Amino acid sequence: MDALLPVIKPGLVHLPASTLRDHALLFFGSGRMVKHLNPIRIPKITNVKAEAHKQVSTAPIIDFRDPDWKSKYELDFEARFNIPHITDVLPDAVSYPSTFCLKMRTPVSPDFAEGYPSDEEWHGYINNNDRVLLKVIRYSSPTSAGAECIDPDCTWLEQWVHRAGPREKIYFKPEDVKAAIVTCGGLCPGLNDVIRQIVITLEIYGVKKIFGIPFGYRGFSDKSLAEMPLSRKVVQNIHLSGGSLLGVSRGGPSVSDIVDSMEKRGINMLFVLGGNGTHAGANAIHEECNKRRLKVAVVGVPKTIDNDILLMDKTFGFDTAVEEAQRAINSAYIEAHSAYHGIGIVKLMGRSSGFIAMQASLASGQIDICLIPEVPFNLHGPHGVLSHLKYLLETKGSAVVCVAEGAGQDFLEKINAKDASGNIILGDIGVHMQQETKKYFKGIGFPADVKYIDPTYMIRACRANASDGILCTVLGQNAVHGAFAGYSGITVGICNTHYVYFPIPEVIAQPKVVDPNSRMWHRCLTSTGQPDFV
Ligand SMILES: Nc1ncnc2c1ncn2[C@@H]1O[C@H](COP(=O)(O)OP(=O)(O)O)[C@@H](O)[C@H]1O
Ligand SMILES: O=P(O)(O)OC[C@H]1O[C@](O)(COP(=O)(O)O)[C@@H](O)[C@@H]1O
Ligand SMILES: [Mg+2]
Repeated sequence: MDALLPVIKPGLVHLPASTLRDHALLFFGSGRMVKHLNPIRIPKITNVKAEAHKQVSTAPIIDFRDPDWKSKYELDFEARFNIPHITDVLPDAVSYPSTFCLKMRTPVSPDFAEGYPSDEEWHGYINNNDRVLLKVIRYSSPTSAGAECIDPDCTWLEQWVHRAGPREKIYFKPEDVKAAIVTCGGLCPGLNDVIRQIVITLEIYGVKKIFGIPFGYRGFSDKSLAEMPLSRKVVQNIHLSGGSLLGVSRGGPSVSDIVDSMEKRGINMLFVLGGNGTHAGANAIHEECNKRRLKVAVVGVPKTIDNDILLMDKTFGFDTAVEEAQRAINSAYIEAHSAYHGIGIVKLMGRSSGFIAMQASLASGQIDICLIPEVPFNLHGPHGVLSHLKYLLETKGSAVVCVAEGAGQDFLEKINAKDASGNIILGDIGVHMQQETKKYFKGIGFPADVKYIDPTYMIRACRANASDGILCTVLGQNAVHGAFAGYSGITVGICNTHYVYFPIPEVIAQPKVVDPNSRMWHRCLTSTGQPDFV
């Protein structure tokens, strides 16, 4: 399907910002865009779902006739990725020398009358002008696999984002800080690791008042839920188990009620652990604080097992989920392989993004068919999944299918319901596939032994593996550094193996999805050997 890019005036192309930076593969056809007088079509954007989301974010205007369009684009990018600071609304906010110094773990003076002691020799701080490159591949042609091009020549554009880490100047005196941590949405391996590291780092800065808000945003309004005092002692071993020490929830009070509650409690640093929805809330809280001219730092740490947050290499918990999924896939494989004409079906999480299913299939090497929300497929018909399953039984004797929960929703009756956060409640594609598979083979009188495994909540509830443990630790530390540096309305992430701060709106403009034209999806197809089911 073609995507339409409206021309504002001849030669002036209005591109959704996210089109410029995300995973869709853009082919610009022949000739330069500036020659078109009619709306420009960019063929071959196969991810229609992703494109639909893309209309929401800000839309820079690029005039490719302008010889300076490249530098203008880069400047515009710099502005978009500027990270909000409390001095934007409170220009008189005072800074102090940082109390975070590894050679001096606790502040020596209780009242800091002479300012905070710091170690001049310690080169452990990040300069505010340090930047990390967001995109590191220089594509020579729009036809290169996975190419993300802005113009037909695929011009190299520098897209810099802010480097995360401790700053030499801080905007909060530790003794004036009341910090709160809240975890929202569904569970995700590593939540406790992040909570633990935020608490430990806050204590290193010298903060004494640290609290957990129980059960997500609900904890701000539910009078029966008391704040949970946190300290290194409380959090020391919490990373040894999954879940969240603080509890999670969906839905909850309005943003203005949350900020009222924060004001009442005297919270001036808020660490928000959650996904797209939570971050939308965090950004709204940050904006409400700005409106009320409150000196508050709101910092997010992206939590999503689905890995559906834009611009980062990955989110914490994702690696663990992929690893844990191996157990389910292997069991399905053993069952299928040991049965006469055995078929194993495994459903994995992924509401709108098939990252877990794709990576878990790739990692296992045991999957014959991987189905994700981003790639349409037919179940029935000569090119459908079911007839391929028959072929696999005939040729291999068994087959294993991995299906993401958001895949094939068109086959299911719409539930027309939403959860407390407003997320659409999906039909169960795993159960549907199990039933359809059984029905199909019975119908054609071909023996098949179908086993279905749904490990979704088991995967989500487990503790983080070692690589996620490290990621959580660094993200948690950087969240605290960002708050002390006076940034607010930001979130932390890993980008090309470096740690960065992003302005929240840029990472939640739409869910990150698997690009069906990406090398990774092609690798997955190479591994499964599956055909197109269309
Ligand atoms: N657009 C929004 N503005 C403010 N709060 C939101 C928004 N979307 C979701 N939330 C709140 O964020 C929390 C978590 O959202 P949810 O979608 O359940 O999980 P996740 O953050 O993992 O995507 C819920 O308490 C929900 O009410
Ligand atoms: O049953 P629950 O708790 O609503 O969670 C189900 C959802 O949780 C997820 O794992 C993650 O969703 P969130 O990132 O919104 O927490 C989705 O894949 C899944 O649809
Ligand atoms: Mg979500």
